[in-house]
Amino acid sequence: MEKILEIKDLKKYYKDNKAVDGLNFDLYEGEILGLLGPNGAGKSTTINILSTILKAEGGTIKYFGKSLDSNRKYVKSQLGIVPQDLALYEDIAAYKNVEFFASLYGIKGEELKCNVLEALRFVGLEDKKDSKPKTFSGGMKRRLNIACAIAHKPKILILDEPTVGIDPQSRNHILESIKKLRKLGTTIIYTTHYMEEVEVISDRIVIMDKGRKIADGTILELLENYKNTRVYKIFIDNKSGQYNGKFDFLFKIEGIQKVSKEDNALCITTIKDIDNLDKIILKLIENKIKVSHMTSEEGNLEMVFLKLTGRNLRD
Ligand SMILES: Nc1ncnc2c1ncn2[C@@H]1O[C@H](COP(=O)(O)OP(=O)(O)OP(=O)(O)O)[C@@H](O)[C@H]1O
Repeated sequence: MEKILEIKDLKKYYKDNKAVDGLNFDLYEGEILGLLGPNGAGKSTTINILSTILKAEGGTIKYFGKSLDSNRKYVKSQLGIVPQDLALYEDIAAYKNVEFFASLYGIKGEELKCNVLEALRFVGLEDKKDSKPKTFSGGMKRRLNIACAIAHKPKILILDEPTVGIDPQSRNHILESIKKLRKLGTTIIYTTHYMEEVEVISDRIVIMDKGRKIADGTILELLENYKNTRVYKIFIDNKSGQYNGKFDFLFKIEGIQKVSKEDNALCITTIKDIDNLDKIILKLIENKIKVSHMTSEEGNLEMVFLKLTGRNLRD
């Protein structure tokens, strides 16, 4: 696959706040790259620099092998941007909104009409083309925002948290549309802080934290060290029995690799294929620890993030 975007040592500081701090990653033609990171990781700042809205303080960005700075106009024409904050005219019809954004790229006449209708159809809003966004639900507005970004048929589409605060149906619609766009040849950068979303749609994932890349790979690559892992989160009643905060007795059970305490829960990391839950529960009961409920998770990106940063993705 051809590299169509190369980011090296990108920096953007707001006084002492290193919003983007030496970021490196590449984008390959035809892929969906999930850019995952907690709130404040620097995702939007990165996206705003990539979409030429913000200027970086350091580093290089190359689109299609050429520096962004010397090819701004061409690059802009090849980009579709779905910003985090909705950019719509609430009082003009959906059709007119899309037409306005597409016309900024110099598209006219019959081509403009076809592209606008195609974009509206794509996001499932063709029958709402004459309605004003002010009458739309949050999810419909997000979908219209996407139509505005794709009507000029960009090579690269960059979406900044497009599913925040919307209903599950619109969320699924958006995720499905993105997969369809990729099939049609668009390369996509999708930023989110929802682990489940990147797991569902990304070919490759870059995880960011504190302005830097902390992991990069396919899901299988990122989960390589966790594929045999299961984590039981067992919620306990702190007041129960002779509980003294020590769990050494659990390590006598086959398969257990790690035990840590999180508020009122025990996080027990164990080898997935070893059936030891009954023994764990029995040992807890023997030690007079009262279990209220539990969850069980197989290796996931949350664990990768926790391992790399020492905290949860959504703290
Ligand atoms: N215009 C600004 N002025 C000052 N600080 C800013 C500005 N924009 C962003 N920041 C700070 O830069 C850091 C990165 O913010 P950014 O919005 O890029 O993160 P993010 O990963 O997109 O988070 P979110 O998911 O909350 O949007 C944060 O600490 C944020 O407060």
